[in-house]
Amino acid sequence: MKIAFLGAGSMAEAIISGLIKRGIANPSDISVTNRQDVERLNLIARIYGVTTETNKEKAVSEANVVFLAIKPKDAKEALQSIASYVNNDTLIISVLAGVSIESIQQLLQKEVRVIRAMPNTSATVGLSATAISVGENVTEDEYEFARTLFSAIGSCSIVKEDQLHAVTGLSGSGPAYVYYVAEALEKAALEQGLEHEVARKLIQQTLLGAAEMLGRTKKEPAQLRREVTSPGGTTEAGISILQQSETAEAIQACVKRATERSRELGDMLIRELEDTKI
Ligand SMILES: NC(=O)C1=CN([C@@H]2O[C@H](COP(=O)(O)OP(=O)(O)OC[C@H]3O[C@@H](n4cnc5c(N)ncnc54)[C@H](OP(=O)(O)O)[C@@H]3O)[C@@H](O)[C@H]2O)C=CC1
Ligand SMILES: O=C(O)[C@@H]1CCC=N1
Repeated sequence: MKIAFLGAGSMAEAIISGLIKRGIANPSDISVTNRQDVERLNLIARIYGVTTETNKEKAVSEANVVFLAIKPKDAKEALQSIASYVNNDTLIISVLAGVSIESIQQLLQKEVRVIRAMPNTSATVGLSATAISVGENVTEDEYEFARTLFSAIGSCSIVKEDQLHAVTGLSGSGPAYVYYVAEALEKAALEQGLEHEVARKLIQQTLLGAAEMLGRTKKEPAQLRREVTSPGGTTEAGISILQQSETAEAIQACVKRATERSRELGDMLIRELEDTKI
């Protein structure tokens, strides 16, 4: 199975790294291509032993599976440039935020089979939270292939295509929200007199432990929170500050805005396609 990556950025690297570490694909079967950054291709080749290709038409025409890992704003130019090199039996897997299966088919000018996926960068360590949505004409084997592939780099849920916007706002962008919290915790720890290294270790383990508790105990987050919060104790005092600052509402607004942005990115491309009548 030959896999070509169109785009060699953070998401492509996270997936490639996960696939190779988990033995899902041989480096020699993976071909990576981008727009112009040859240094980036050389780096990816050096780290992962994959083939890199400045001739993207060649990479695409030789592949059984083409991963679209370009930014939504570059989708029109990138997909048009490969349209005549995509074979009819090639499976397209797109990780583009917001961009619909229909837009991809329109740009590739064929009823190509498309699976949309929204992974996250934790694919690097085999812990992506991915949701996929499967285009109408995708075969059972292709669906199983995608599920196996994404399950190898983390968890894989199946959703309706329209729900991918919410998935993007939640778990696609989600690692950034967690890092934002980690950054704030780190600043707070230093302010309270802890050394950087000690603080980092405590924060990482706290996040890891809480995530494991959610997964293994199956208790509701509110229940787990109550178990930490002694009446009149430190947690209650701390959480009261979060409540005063309406932190829960801010998090809901954050996910809502990111979800809306995913819709906007898809709509922007649709408008561009309508304007140029593709
Ligand atoms: N980053 C994340 O956490 C996640 C990202 N995604 C999605 O993944 C996609 C990629 O994001 P990310 O990896 O962060 O982006 P990056 O900016 O890191 O990488 C984009 C890549 O696309 C390449 N590219 C741009 N135009 C073309 C073109 N015309 N032909 C071929 N290659 C091209 C760039 O090449 P060059 O450098 O040479 O210009 C670069 O390698 C996006 O659609 C995003 O929505 C999904 C889930 C999570
Ligand atoms: O910020 C973005 O648009 C992409 C999609 C999800 C995560 N990163």
